Amino acid sequence: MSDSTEIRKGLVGVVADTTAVSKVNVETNSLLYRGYPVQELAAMCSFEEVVNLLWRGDLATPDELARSIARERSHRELGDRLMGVIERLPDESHPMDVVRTAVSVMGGEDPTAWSDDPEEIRDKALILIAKIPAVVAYIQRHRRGLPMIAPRDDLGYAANFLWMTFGEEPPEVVRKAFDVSMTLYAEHSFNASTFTARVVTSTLSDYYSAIVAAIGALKGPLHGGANEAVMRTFDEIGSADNVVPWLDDALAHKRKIMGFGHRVYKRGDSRVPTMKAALDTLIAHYDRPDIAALYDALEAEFVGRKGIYPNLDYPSGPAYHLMGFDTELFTPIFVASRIAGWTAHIQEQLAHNALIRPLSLYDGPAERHIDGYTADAASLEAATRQEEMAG
Ligand SMILES: CC(=O)SCCNC(=O)CCNC(=O)[C@H](O)C(C)(C)COP(=O)(O)OP(=O)(O)OC[C@H]1O[C@@H](n2cnc3c(N)ncnc32)[C@H](O)[C@@H]1OP(=O)(O)O
Ligand SMILES: O=C([O-])CC(=O)C(=O)O
Repeated sequence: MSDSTEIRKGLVGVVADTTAVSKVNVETNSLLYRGYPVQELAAMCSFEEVVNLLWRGDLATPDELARSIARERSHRELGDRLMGVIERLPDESHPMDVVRTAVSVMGGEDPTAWSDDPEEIRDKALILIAKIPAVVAYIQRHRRGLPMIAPRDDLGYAANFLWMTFGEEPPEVVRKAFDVSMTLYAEHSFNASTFTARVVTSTLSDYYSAIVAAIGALKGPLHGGANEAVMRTFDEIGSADNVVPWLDDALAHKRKIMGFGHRVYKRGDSRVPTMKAALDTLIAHYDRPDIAALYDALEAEFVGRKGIYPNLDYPSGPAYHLMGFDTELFTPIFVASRIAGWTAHIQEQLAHNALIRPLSLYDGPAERHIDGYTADAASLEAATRQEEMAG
């Protein structure tokens, strides 16, 4: 490798492998899960159906779907040990740390954590999908001094998630908006957290280790953590009439405007129109034109100045806020959904595995030596002989 070797910092533009899970097409600004446009899936399918599609490669038959739904519903309770560990974490722990720890505990409890059998991996994943809503709901209720609510196996995934968090059956408009967000967040090719899961899997480590690592990658504000950061930005700005002075100051201080920009999409994120439509239904339901005004004003001003467009985190942040989730819960909700995509990629990585290990070009100090050290041939020989005798 010479000094002229091309380095793609951040792996920008590098095609690392093939995938049959999803296709992000920037030319047509579209996203396909296993060939189906994500907008179509959001309109026509539940999150449970999308999970099965991502994992199996095709839409599940009614029998397959019914079995998967029944199994998910039967695993929604958190066991005593898991609850005990979560309860012992400090109250100030970030909810992402709690979720990451919860998955780690589930891995420790699973005697067959390692498996390369797709059926077994899907089963482990389904149990995670079933339990993460209880973890998220527990965190939010604990923060508010409220007791945990038992899951309801007569409710679908989205309705039960909201039931356990808020103790009320959600109005259909809220349930649908939440379900749509889960579908939109479920999968996005080789994003940083999915690639992390694939790197861990490529060493033949176990399923839970890959998910724990992926959660760590998702937490960062340049990735999944941006949905929380969007809401903090909204809180900071306060109202639409403060957008211009706020943005003047933020840009003068070279701040990143969270919820805008994307590594792959440069002319807008394929998922934003669908999530914005869901947000609009929530704004109408909760009668919050102030949020719509702030959203539109920041988008118009920032896009106008920089030509950088909103990503999915921009509409989903205020949507989760309107539903009543604490801001710190937004990225854990993203986890609950993205487990679907991570799992599909873990299966795919195992099916065609090659250890992921790129090269680097060294640019540290030239070779140098510690003062007083003389590496003459005789002393090296003596050291080698001593080692041989000891060994
Ligand atoms: C679900 C998801 O994970 S979507 C991503 C969520 N993340 C965010 O919303 C965080 C805010 N956005 C960003 O930080 C970036 O747009 C990223 C990390 C998402 C993509 O970054 P990259 O592909 O590396 O683009 P990059 O950072 O090189 O951007 C190019 C230029 O646009 C600027 N830029 C990009 N996004 C933003 C932004 N949100 N605010 C201000 N400037 C931005 C960069 O500073 C850079 O400017 P420069 O050329 O003067 O240095
Ligand atoms: O693809 C990316 O880099 C980030 C993203 O939008 C996602 O993971 O949903």
